[in-house]
Amino acid sequence: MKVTVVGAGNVGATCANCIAEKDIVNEVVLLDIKEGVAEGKSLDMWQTAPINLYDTRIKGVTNDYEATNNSEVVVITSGLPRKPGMSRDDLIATNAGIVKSVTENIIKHSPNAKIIIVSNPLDVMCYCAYLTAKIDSSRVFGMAGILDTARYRAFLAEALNVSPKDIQALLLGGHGDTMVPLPRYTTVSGIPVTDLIDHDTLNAIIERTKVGGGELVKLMGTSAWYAPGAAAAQMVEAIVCNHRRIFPVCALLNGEYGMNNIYLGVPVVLGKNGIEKIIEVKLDKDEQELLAQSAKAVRSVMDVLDNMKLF
Ligand SMILES: NC(=O)C1=CN([C@@H]2O[C@H](COP(=O)(O)OP(=O)(O)OC[C@H]3O[C@@H](n4cnc5c(N)ncnc54)[C@H](O)[C@@H]3O)[C@@H](O)[C@H]2O)C=CC1
Ligand SMILES: O=C([O-])CC(=O)C(=O)O
Repeated sequence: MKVTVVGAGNVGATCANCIAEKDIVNEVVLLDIKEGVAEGKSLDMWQTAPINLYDTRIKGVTNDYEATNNSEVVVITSGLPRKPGMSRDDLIATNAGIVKSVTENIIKHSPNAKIIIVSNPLDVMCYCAYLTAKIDSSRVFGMAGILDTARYRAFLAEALNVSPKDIQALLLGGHGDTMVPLPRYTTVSGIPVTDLIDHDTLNAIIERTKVGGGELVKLMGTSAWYAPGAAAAQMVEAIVCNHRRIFPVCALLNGEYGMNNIYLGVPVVLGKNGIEKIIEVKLDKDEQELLAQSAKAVRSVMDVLDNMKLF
């Protein structure tokens, strides 16, 4: 089984490395437009195989889509990351064209692939790939919720001084500062988090989570890659192993949560066919309002895509 990762930058290379280390597929193809970069990084990764003990072959290529033929899953990370002072939405002018052309090539060479988008602005880049690929939306979706909940869970683990493994959480909405963490659906080994932490501390963690990407951009001058790469690799694993894991994933809504024709983060069952099912959780009035605000923010970026007249 073959998986392709497009973009051999920070996120793409990390993702390819995480997939290889899981030892769940025969081959990972890493593709970039920069001559030699994917080849070099792949060779370096492959030389960790005798140390980290895996068999997955990693092949780096420069814009050679033949090498990606018949991939089961393709992760698209190509595109600019933001710099301090930018919002993710500022990336649309460059990244929409990149995501469109990459998706065209991918679908030509792997017509049955499941496509995971990582490039920002995430929700609208998913929509852009969906319009390009012209395949069922169960096969075009985006990575953000696993990352955003991982940040939330990591902050909670620190505050509670417990293992991050025991924190379960759910988050809805767009991958922007309007994302909607759901304390009502956050538990620590089954115990409601609200029983374990005071209101102000929990609120501060929620606010920090919402701008978690920006915190890292400020620190590093570019955006994060370890957790994003690991999160995308976890989605690949759920698909290729048909685990049917329930993850927050950026999915096309058609009626779910009362919304239509918009990509937003929602819990889904992820398995061999991609999105096997979208799960609708019950929301109270406040949560519904927050989700509506998040959708409004995503729609305004969809309007920008529309005005670019790429479709
Ligand atoms: N969804 C999420 O939660 C996250 C999304 N991101 C997004 O992921 C994207 C990648 O971030 P980084 O890896 O940090 O950036 P990076 O700059 O390190 O890597 C991007 C790579 O894409 C390549 N590329 C550009 N155009 C291409 C094309 N047409 N075909 C193939 N490769 C091409 C570049 O040569 C570069 O190597 C950004 O848009 C960033 O905002 C980053 C972190 C989390
Ligand atoms: O913040 C960014 O630009 C990259 C990203 O989406 C994240 O790390 O959440």
